[in-house]
Amino acid sequence: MSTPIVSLENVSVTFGATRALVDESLHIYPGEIIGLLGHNGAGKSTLVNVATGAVAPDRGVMTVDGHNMPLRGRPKALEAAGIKVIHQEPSLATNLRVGENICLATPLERRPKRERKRVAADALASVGAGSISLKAPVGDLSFGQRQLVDIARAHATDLRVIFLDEPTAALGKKETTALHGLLVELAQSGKGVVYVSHRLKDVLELCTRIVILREGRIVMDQENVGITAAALTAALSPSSATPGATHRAGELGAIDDAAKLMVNTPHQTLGFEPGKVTGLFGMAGDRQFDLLESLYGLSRGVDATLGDARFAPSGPRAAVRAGVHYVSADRERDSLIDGMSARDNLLLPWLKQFSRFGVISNRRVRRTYDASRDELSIRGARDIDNISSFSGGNRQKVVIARWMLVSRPRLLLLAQPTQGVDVSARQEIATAVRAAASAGVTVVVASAESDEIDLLCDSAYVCRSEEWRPVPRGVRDFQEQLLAALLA
Ligand SMILES: Nc1ncnc2c1ncn2[C@@H]1O[C@H](COP(=O)(O)OP(=O)(O)OP(=O)(O)O)[C@@H](O)[C@H]1O
Repeated sequence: MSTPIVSLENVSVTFGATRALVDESLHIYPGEIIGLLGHNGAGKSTLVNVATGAVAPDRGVMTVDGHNMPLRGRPKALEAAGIKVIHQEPSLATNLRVGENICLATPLERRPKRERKRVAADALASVGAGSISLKAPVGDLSFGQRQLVDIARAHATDLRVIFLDEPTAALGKKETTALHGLLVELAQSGKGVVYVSHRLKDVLELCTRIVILREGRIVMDQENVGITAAALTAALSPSSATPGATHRAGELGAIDDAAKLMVNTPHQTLGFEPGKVTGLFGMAGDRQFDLLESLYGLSRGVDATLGDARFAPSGPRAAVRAGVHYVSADRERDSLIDGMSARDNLLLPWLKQFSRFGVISNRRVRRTYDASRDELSIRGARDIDNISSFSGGNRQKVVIARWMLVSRPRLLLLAQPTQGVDVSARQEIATAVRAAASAGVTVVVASAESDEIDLLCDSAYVCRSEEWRPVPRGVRDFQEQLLAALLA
């Protein structure tokens, strides 16, 4: 066998009392696409962070092309050696343009302008994002587009091994397929690829080797030959829930029409019933996400009624006052405050309700946090620890719990609520969504993923150019019907 490009040997990382990695080793060979799997908090990001220099391990050895790398202060040296990482949240300067971002802090910065432009345009085209303008301010791009720019940035300069931490969480089917094609090309040209994902089907289709972490330990490391989804599920956690458990119709409690939502679009009126979960399905970048934003007052011009009254919130504060809660697709950017505890992040909009005469009731706060933690299985550090010490999936659960569990809304707007969370967390979120609907909440889920709409929704509107096509959950396979309506 050839020499590994990167070797990590006997690596251990602890954070306080948490053993995030326990004496583990991983060798990455040219031409491999390694699927790195594990439940939220299993240690995947920690392993990626050690390999890319963001976390210094307590113990262990790392070599690149057989040469020892120091364990501390290495991110620049590793990037120069072609070891790149694409995080769940794109690491781009939102105030700069696309072209500037691709060249930022790379050797390209020292090249003539014309060459920078050419390399940046080629890099965008190579990740299937040639339609994004080099001049576009990154802050104006959608989450999925920013992620593609980030990948283009890694691709623009010398690349040996690329780590991708949940790269497709916010991408639609078309972009995901294009990205997978690109990763196969990279591997065929001798690069190493490490692909962190919760999507077992993607990993089985794409990866050449599968590595599973559980509680900081590698519990499976196998070539991807003859492995089934069932075997992966069992290896992930012997007690885990079955993925993609079937949809359950709601058992309705007392339903009240005050939560009924009607939205007038130029061509039709869309109706959203209390007690039901209705999907808005389309490609990434389609209008399903814009519609949610306008219902939350983030953009003007929605023509809607909620209950009996006209509904046109002037901003998020007015929307929340009207009982409208929103979980955005980019939860890290829009919702979490780094430096604050998980508990304060959970309760942020509701803190007033927990105080009497200006004094916060710690007992009630703790009880509320504990209830949310148990309902969505938020795992990791303590409630009083900084939100940044929680894993990505657990941070997402904190945002979802904030808007779904702490205070019950009238209208609940969810943008890709199960993206980036593991198989059992998907089920927990699905159960919580169903419970909200059963209590009479109107729930609207926007997604570019047909399996997410299938998991959560009773019916859906499918976005097709200017029109929305209603797709009821019928006798035929729901996902097939959604895709047929999208492509018809
Ligand atoms: N900076 C930190 N401080 C304290 N604990 C941390 C820190 N970073 C990670 N941890 C803990 O280490 C463990 C592993 O976290 P890690 O982020 O590697 O998990 P993960 O497998 O990537 O999870 P996810 O799928 O949710 O992103 C978790 O228990 C997490 O709470």
